[in-house]
Amino acid sequence: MIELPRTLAVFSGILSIFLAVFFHFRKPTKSRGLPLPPGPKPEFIIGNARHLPTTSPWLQYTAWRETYGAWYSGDVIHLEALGSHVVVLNSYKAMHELLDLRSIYSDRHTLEMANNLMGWGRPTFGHRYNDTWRKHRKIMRSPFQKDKIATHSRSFERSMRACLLDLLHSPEGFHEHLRLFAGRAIIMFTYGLKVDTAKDPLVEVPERGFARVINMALPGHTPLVDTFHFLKYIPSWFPGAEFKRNAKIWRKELDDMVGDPFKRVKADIAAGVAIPSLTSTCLEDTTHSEDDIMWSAGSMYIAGADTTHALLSSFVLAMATHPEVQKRAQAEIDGVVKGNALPTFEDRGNLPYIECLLKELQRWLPAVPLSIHHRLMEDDYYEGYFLPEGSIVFPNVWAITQDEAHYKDPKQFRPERFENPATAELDPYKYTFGWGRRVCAGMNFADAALYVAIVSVLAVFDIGKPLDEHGNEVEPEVTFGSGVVRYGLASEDMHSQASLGLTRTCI
Ligand code: HEM
Repeated sequence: MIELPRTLAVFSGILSIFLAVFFHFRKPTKSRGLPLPPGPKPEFIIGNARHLPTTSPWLQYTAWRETYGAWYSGDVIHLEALGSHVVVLNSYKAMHELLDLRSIYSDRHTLEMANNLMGWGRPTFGHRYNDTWRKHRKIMRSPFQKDKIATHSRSFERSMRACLLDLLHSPEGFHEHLRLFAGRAIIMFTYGLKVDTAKDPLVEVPERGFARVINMALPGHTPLVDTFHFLKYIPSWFPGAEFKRNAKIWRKELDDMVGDPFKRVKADIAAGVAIPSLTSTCLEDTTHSEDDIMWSAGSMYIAGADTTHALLSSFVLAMATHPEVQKRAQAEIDGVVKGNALPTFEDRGNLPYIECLLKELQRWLPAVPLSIHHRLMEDDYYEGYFLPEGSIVFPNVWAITQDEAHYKDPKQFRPERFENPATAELDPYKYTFGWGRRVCAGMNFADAALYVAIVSVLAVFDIGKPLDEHGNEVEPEVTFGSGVVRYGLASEDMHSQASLGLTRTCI
């Protein structure tokens, strides 16, 4: 009997040598004589395959900015592995000039396993730049406008009140409570469905599915079929083709995850009990197809829950380690609500320091430090370099946050850097939510939810450092995970031990 894994390995090895030699000797044809941007020297046959960082890649890419910046501009870096060009953008200028101003950067790269076999090319964020994607963005345009989000503010406040009670009853579980707040707010907005616990399938299923797929997008983590596309033609029953059998199961899981809440909204509409939501409103508007509504809605939780939660966890860390910032923010809130009630959405205009705090949270530990890749649709030329069509372009947001040309003492958490309009440093809202036509659809939603969460928690709790077994404060450790979304609160100890002391009783 044929031992497929072994046969595959041999065949793949031969093919990779062939491909590598081909790409090694192939000269870019439309380069206009311009070189590719600088980067680590490719190795014979394998190119830069061994250079692609697999853990916290944004840190290595930022370091390369300095390495190559000594001779060239380190703003744009190039790597090549088995025929894929990877371009890393390392400055605000390069990201703005290419991704905001040139529409040819609006596509997404297709991953064979995740996008095609598992079906993750159908939610908006994984979609190619085509008519279906345009329809998705049209569906999202009106509900996510700032004024529409404002009309939803009472729902955020209700979700937050439930979260405050959870925090009061079990402060040691604050990580999960804040995550549930983000999920609950998104599900109510998208489907008008209520979620009571983190065990609700509306929360649990997408988290499981997303966790599985997310790391496949990172350099160095891609499955074999993404290098050797012909493997997708191997029948599922074939020995060794386990990836195809798994892909089928995971595809069904995604179909259910997106389809089930959609069906529930339709049933609620039919029964006359639907709570108005993005889905119910779009279903009433007959210009959209059901499939487009379903996949647009199905993108929200996946795109918004982890990211919003990541920022909330950074908030807890920032407050625990910067008591002076916490006190100033609380004093501002006290001055507005006079200790009688929770701050509301309408109070925001009177809380300028909170506004700076929100910006500094986005900058200090951005939720997506290596932003979602864009795919270059045509050959391009920038600052004397050739950028080939098909390049996978990574905006390295971390490099901007650490750029001393934009931020004085970038490692410091200092909301004051945004305080004076005349001297304010670069606004992180210009880059942490992405770029150009692919800019985050839920930016206004996330901003509003974060505002409500932060002012409510500050109005009710003091956040302190974790305590050891003797009750002494422990300095929390900030470490980075390797996923796409990064949590500022990476230390497990911090999760269980952070001390949240109740200071006011106005819930
Ligand atoms: C702090 C919270 C958030 C951050 C930092 C964030 C950041 C991002 C980033 C960096 C992208 C990729 C943009 C690009 O490709 O240039 C993105 C895309 C997206 N985000 Fe967010 N996001 C957040 C919250 C949300 C929320 C709450 C929602 C919805 C409720 C949402 C919906 C989306 C969607 C649908 C896309 C795909 C856009 C497309 O590909 O056309 N996001 N987000």
